[in-house]
Amino acid sequence: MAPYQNLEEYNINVTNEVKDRFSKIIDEIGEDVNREGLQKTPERAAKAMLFLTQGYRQDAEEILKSAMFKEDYDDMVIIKDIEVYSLCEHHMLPFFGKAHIAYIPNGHIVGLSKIPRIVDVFARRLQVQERLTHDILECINDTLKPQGVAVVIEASHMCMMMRGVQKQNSVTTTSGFRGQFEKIETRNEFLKLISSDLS
Ligand SMILES: Nc1nc2c(ncn2[C@@H]2O[C@H](COP(=O)(O)OP(=O)(O)OP(=O)(O)O)[C@@H](O)[C@H]2O)c(=O)[nH]1
Ligand SMILES: [Zn+2]
Repeated sequence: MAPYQNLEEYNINVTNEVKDRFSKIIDEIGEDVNREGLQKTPERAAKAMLFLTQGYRQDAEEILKSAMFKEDYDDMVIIKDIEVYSLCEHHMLPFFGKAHIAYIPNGHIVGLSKIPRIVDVFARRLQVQERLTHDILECINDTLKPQGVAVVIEASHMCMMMRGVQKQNSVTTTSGFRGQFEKIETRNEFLKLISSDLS
């Protein structure tokens, strides 16, 4: 990729390059890129693709560090049902679902919104669900250095629904556990809490 002076220049140049390639794809699949409905499509698709992959240009560690607060609370903190939208790296089709994340503080808590924010940073890249799960897990573990961290993701993959094996109802679950969550009782408490509906 060419070196750019600043983010604005980068965005304009990359959007134009991706736009030209989408234009070529539309032409290659036998469509008329000049017909009214498609005229602005390459640009729209380029902007959408850059949005969906903006995680490459974001720093998850910085996001967590920007809101870490000293606090003695040392019980489990769970943020569940975080919407996840990502692109599978094999077909560049969406996979989507929910993430459930917990940590046990070790002197510091983190601003709650920062957890879904880092989920988005890693999800907005070309991913496999397993790596997405571990990226989130390791980032929280290395940055917050909690007593333990747990990540569970449940997702449906469009590449298995719209094409390929064409299974509409299968859900893939991935999980990762570090520190205290490697102990079966702590892990079970977390799994019980994310499957309960307290409302
Ligand atoms: N482990 C894992 N596999 C994934 C994920 N997303 C998509 N895949 C799989 O990646 C595999 C790619 O397999 P290939 O045989 O190279 O591709 P393909 O011919 O398009 O495979 P089919 O989808 O079976 O038609 C498929 O089995 C997909 O279901 C993911 O997040 N994790
Ligand atoms: Zn896929």
